[in-house]
Amino acid sequence: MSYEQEKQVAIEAALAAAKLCEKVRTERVPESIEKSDKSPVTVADFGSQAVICRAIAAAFPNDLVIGEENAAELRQPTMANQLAQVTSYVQSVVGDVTSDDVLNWIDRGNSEIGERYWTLDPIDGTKGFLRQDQYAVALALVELGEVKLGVLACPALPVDLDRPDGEKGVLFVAVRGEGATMMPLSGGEAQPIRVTAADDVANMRFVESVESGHGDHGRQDAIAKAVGITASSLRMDSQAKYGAVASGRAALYLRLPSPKTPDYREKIWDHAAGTIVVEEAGGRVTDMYGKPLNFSLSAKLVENQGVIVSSGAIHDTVLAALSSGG
Ligand SMILES: Nc1ncnc2c1ncn2[C@@H]1O[C@H](COP(=O)(O)O)[C@@H](O)[C@H]1OP(=O)(O)O
Ligand SMILES: [Mg+2]
Ligand SMILES: [Mg+2]
Ligand SMILES: [Mg+2]
Repeated sequence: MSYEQEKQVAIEAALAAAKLCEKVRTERVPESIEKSDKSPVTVADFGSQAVICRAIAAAFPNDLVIGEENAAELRQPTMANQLAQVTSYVQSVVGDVTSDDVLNWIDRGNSEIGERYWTLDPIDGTKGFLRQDQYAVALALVELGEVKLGVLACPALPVDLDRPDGEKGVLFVAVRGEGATMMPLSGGEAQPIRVTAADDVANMRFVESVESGHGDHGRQDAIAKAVGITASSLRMDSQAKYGAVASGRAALYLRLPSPKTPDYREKIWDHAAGTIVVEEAGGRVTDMYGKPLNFSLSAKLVENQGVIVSSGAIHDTVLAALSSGG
C-alpha cells in the first residue's frame, strides 16, 4: 500500500498548521498557558491540533487520532479570550469556522490506540516555540504498531544547517518502504535524504535537547565521547533533531532519562514521525536498551526508556557503551 492519499492529506494539514504557528509567532509574543502537568501550551498548539484533526476527519472520518492536546481547559469560561484567538487563527488558514467547531476538532484528537491511528504533536517543543527557537509539527500514521507515514514540519529549521541565517523552514516526509525526503516549507522539489556515511567526519556530531530536564546532558556527553564523537553537541528543541540525523547533519541523537524524572515515559507523538523519517533515511531508532519503540500499547511508550537515534553504523557501539555503564 502506498499511502498516497494519507501522505497528501498529512502534508497539506502539516503545512497549514505550520503556517498558523508562524502567524502566531510573528504577530504576538505567544502567551504560555500552564497545563495541569505544569508544561506550557499556547494558542498555536491548540490551533495546530484543530487544523490537523479537521483535515483527518474530512478525509478519513473513521480514523482515530491521538494528539497531545485536549480542549477541556479551553472550554472554561475564563478562557474565552484564548478561545477567540485560537478560532481566529484557525479561520486564517481554513476559512470561516466557529469556536465550537474548533473545540470539537481539538477533542477529535483524544482517541485510544487502535489497529490504525494517527498520532499528532501539534507543536513539538513548545518551549522552543516560546523561545523563538526550534519546534516541529509532527504527524504520523501507525498501523498494527508500525509507523507507516511520518510528516515533520520544522518552520524554524535552516534549510542548510551551515547557514543558520539563510532560508528557514523544512518539511520532512517518509513513507514505509519508500524512503524519506526533505523540501523547503516554501515549496519546491522533495529531495531524498540519507543518514550520514560512517566515514563522514564533518557530520560526526550529536544532537540533544536544549532542556536539561528532558534528558541527561552529562551522560549523553560521556556516551558520545565513548563512541568517538569529539565535537560538542548541537542542542535543538523538538523532533527537528530526528530531521538532523535523517538528513545526515548529525550521526546521533541521544535522549537518556533525566535524573530529575527517572520514571518519565516518552509519548508516542514525540517520536513516531521522527522515527520513520530516520529509519527511511537509512538510520536506526531504539530505546537505550536496544529495544524498538513499541507504538502499539498506549499514548506512552511504557515498554521503553530513553531513545537512541543514529545513522545506523554506530548504533551497536552506542548501545554497548550504555550497557557497560557509560
Ligand atoms: N522529563 C522528560 N523527559 C523527556 N521528555 C520530556 C520530559 N518532560 C517533557 N518532555 C517532552 O519532551 C518534548 C520536547 O523535547 P525536546 O526538549 O527534545 O524538544 C516535549 O514533548 C515534552 O513533553 P510536553 O509536550 O508534555 O512538554
Ligand atoms: Mg512534544
Ligand atoms: Mg507538543
Ligand atoms: Mg507539550
